[in-house]
Amino acid sequence: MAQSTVDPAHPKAEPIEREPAEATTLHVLRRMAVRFRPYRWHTAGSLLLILVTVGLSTAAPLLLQRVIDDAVPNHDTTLLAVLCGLMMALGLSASLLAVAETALTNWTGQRVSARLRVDVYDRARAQPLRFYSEQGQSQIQSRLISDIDGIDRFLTSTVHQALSALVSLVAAGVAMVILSWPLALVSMALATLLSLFNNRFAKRRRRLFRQRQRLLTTVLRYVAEDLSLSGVLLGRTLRRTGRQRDRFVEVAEDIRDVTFRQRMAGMSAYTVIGVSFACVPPLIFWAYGTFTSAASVGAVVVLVMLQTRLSQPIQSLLRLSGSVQASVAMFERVLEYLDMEAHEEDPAPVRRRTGGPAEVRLRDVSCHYPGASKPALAGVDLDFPAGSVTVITGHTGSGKSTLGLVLAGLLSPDAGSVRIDGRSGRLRSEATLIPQHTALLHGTLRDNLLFARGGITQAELDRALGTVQLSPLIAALRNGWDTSIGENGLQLSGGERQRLGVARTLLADYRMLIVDEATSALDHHTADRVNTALREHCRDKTLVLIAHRLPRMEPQDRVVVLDRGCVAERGTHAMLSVSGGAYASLLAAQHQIEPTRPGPSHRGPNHREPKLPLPLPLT
Ligand SMILES: Nc1ncnc2c1ncn2[C@@H]1O[C@H](COP(=O)(O)OP(=O)(O)OP(=O)(O)O)[C@@H](O)[C@H]1O
Repeated sequence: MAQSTVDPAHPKAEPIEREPAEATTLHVLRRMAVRFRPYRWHTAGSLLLILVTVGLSTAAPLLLQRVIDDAVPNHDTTLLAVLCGLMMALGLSASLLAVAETALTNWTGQRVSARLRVDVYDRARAQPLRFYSEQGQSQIQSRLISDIDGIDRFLTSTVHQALSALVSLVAAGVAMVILSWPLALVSMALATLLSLFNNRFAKRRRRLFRQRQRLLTTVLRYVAEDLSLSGVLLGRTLRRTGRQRDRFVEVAEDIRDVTFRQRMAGMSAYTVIGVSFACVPPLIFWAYGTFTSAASVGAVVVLVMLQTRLSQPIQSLLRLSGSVQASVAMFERVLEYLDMEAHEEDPAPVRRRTGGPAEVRLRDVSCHYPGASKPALAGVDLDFPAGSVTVITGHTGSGKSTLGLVLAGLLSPDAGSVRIDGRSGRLRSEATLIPQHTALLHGTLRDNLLFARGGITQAELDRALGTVQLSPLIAALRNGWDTSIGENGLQLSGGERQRLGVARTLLADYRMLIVDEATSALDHHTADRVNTALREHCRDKTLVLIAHRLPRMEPQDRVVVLDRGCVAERGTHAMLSVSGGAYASLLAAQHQIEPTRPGPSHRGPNHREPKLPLPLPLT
């Protein structure tokens, strides 16, 4: 395997995945068999068709024997015609039944694997947020795509081959026991010995297969990182495309080596098995020639033929055990996901909200990310009265986004209580969050906005886009609303992406809106206009603005300053801006960086600005 120095920026393949304790093959197969329970009659039908098809192909040589022994020597043309007709009918029936069996097996197998894919998707979707940051997309993708594809092949092809081989084995075994039980015994003993030997290699192949799947996951990760627009920019701007290529070559070589070892582990076993069975016919000739002077040539030929008929399914079963081990490795990876507890269930879809703004209370809330040395939030007590506007600010890493996630019901605190309208547990269906990084769908502008909820009208779309100042964009596009925006909106500017994300959330149903730095990519002027429109839009909602760069403030706006996960200051803007504390310092610092931004108040023509000793309009 290729050796390389470790680059901290590019750790070796998938360090996150732990090697799980290996379950027994039988246990894993039994768990997968349970998934066939709803299709037990279809599975029984497939089995029956296999039995009949194999039975028909076993009958063909018997007819041939009658042709050779009776019809041809006795010049019995009628018998010859009947036998040949029967042979053709058998061949035709066997082919038709094989088609029916393939259709039924695939019908069942596809349903089982589709259900499995959906179950894995659902289970992956129901995990707490840290699962996605720990696992990474490639881990999830490889399970949903390559592992389930492998399982699908197993269910539709390997199982079919194994069952056919098993039925042929039983048929040939019965015939051989009738004709020569000692030879049947010798063949079975040899098969048992070889399967024990094969088992040793099977375990090794399974381990190597798991290793290969992990490396393929790494390929997925590298492709996503290096061959995405951001990855290409990263490589080119830092002139590290060579390093990106090196690590890809490294993992490609690792896959080459592991695959080679996996295949050779199989080959060694197959060679021993093949040689062992090849030795049996000469041994039979030798034994009969040496010890049984009365043996006829015909008897020896029949026994050798039977032995071959018996050895073929045994060999294919032993060979198939390699595919079974690979499939078991994939089953195990999929079962790891299915065995995860479902933490997050989607709240029931809600109709348009009429409940008015939400009131939220946090008491002694603490959050500690796994592996972090300090809590992200520690003993936070906060009130968000119904209809209030609260700005959460603080230095970078002070816990603002974490608090936003808690308020949106996306992160469960380790301690403390979060209550909405005096009750707990309904935040996910009442509050919504516009996150720092907008996620957009690979579709059109319209697709992205319609995702917010069902039944959105064109007038609502126009209004939402107007609110975020994006109407001119639509007007300038040849395909207007039906313009494709590329993967994650990469055909839009950063500011356009953010505003599209905001517009989409505005179309959703909620009673509390948390906006986490959603205008950070906009120029001051546009950010002001979007923030003003946001406030206007949220008049009948509770609004929380998480902001590093403070937006235009109202005197009565509530302010929370976080510092290292704790509430350092709280109060109204009017109060804190003159108190000489942390908030006042933040204001002063921002004031130095940004010159005063004049602008109209969003409160409309009848609104009178209170006379306060404030640095208003605030920037
Ligand atoms: N998924 C995570 N796993 C571990 N630690 C995390 C995770 N997310 C955040 N943290 C840590 O928690 C602390 C608070 O992070 P948070 O993102 O809430 O801060 P923030 O105030 O929003 O920062 P910023 O202004 O830079 O966005 C930080 O020390 C951060 O490193």
